[in-house]
Amino acid sequence: MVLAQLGGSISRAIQQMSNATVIDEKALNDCLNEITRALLQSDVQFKLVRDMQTNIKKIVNLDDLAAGHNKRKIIQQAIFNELCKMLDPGKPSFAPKKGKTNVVMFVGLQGSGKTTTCTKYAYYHQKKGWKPALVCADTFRAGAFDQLKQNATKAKIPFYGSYTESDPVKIAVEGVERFKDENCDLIIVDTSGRHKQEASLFEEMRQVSEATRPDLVIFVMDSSIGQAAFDQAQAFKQSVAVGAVIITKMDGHAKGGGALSAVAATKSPVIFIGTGEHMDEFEVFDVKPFVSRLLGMGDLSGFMDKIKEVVPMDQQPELLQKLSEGNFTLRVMYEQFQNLLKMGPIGQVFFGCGNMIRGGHEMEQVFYCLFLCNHSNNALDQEDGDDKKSVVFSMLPGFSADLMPKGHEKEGQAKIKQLDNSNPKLMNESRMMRIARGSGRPVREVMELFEEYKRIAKAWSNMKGLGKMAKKGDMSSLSRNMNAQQMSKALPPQMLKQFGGMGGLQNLMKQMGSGKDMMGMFGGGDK
Ligand SMILES: Nc1nc2c(ncn2[C@@H]2O[C@H](COP(=O)(O)OP(=O)(O)OP(=O)(O)O)[C@@H](O)[C@H]2O)c(=O)[nH]1
Repeated sequence: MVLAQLGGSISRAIQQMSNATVIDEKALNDCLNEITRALLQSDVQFKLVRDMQTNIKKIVNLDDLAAGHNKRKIIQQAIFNELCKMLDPGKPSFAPKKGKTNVVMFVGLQGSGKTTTCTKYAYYHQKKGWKPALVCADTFRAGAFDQLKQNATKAKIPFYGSYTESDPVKIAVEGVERFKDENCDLIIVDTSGRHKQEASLFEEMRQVSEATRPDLVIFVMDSSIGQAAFDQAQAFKQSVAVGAVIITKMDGHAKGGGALSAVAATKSPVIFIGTGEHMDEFEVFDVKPFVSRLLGMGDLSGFMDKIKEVVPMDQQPELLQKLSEGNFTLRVMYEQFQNLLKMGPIGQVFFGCGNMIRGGHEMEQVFYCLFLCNHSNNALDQEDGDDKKSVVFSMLPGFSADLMPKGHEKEGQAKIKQLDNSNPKLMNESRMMRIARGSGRPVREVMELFEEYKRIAKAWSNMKGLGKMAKKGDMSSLSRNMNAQQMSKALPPQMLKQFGGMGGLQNLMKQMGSGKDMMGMFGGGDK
């Protein structure tokens, strides 16, 4: 998504400012202008961007900052806070209560993804033990009921609608009543849309809302509508009591900045984003982790959650054994690479193997992540495990999502496969040439890959201690006893750099509250 590019541009602007010999008024202005340009290009409303710039300047008064202050950090924090403010209306949306009757009405223009999103929302809650039901009050678009019926049947969610009744209010009321009688706790009413904002649409929405008295009205907006987002969202808000926003199609080429505008227009939070056409391509939206990822500052807790979702339990003990013995072989590298590929859109997960192999240090981080994966003993939710999953690498500090070109996955896998059965000790020049000939790859690539392997293997020998402790199952002592210094020794150097060095790591450990979360990180959390 293009929002990732926005994040990249902002991070670069901050980085450029940091590289300046002195951070003075000019450096700050240049940085803010760059950020303004990036936000405007992403379709964020002009007024919002201007306000943000003014606020940051008010907060960061360079003259008042004593020489010892870390100006870069202060400016970065101010930018972070302002972006969060844009996305956070300051009050949470109504939270449905499990076991009670909750009526949630969906509104939005035709094609915004409303019907699809209703089902995603129902399915999301159903997986968490709710009893959702879907009501199709869209009598305007032919085929709307069939679409909802098809989606609901697939997800095994009860539904209500009619092929003959043309009054949406009547259907909505009947559906809500029926599902109240059936003790459903989340009754979702899908309403009709129009191609554009029309008086008839708003009138219909008002009537359905008055008749069903929803606890929450969710406005569904297509992320690709650009600068029109603010006005569209405001028009809906003026007609019905919009209490939350869901932005769809965040997987596409949308610039996505409209999401920020929609929040400002409705004064309601974004609660989910749609990231694809499938039922499970739906993510909870949290402001701080989102902005953090956008700016390449990472979201470790989200990252760990994702990891717990995707790593097969049965592959953990064996790898753990190998790693704890410092036994990082080419075979391990290959197998873990296979694992990555199974995780889903790998391009989202890691840079693209082509890049890693071309001599960056990213591979170390990949395997560090795998180390975390394989130390995570939390049971896999079987249902989730079957789904197509992805780990968003941007959750790791120091990475912004636009650093991940797609399309090199197969290439990287093929290269690693060439080395699969080779004993590193026997890997001399003539052997490498033979491998290159046999696999049709240039010798240079084979050599580079082998060098990469050696570097990772070396980094992994530092991890031995961690592995042993984890293997003994002594998670609590691991988390209690490991201080930032020990941790820094165990981390691959490049990873440590990405965390922001010792200082960054200390901060991170503090943030994570060294106890429970660190235990979770290494597999000792709640079972
Ligand atoms: N790529 C992608 N496609 C989506 C997403 N959400 C919905 N769609 C697609 O967008 C198209 C329109 O979705 P619908 O759910 O039919 O839209 P709607 O707003 O209900 O349309 P009306 O019922 O006519 O008002 C469908 O092809 C969906 O599969 C998403 O998050 N990503």
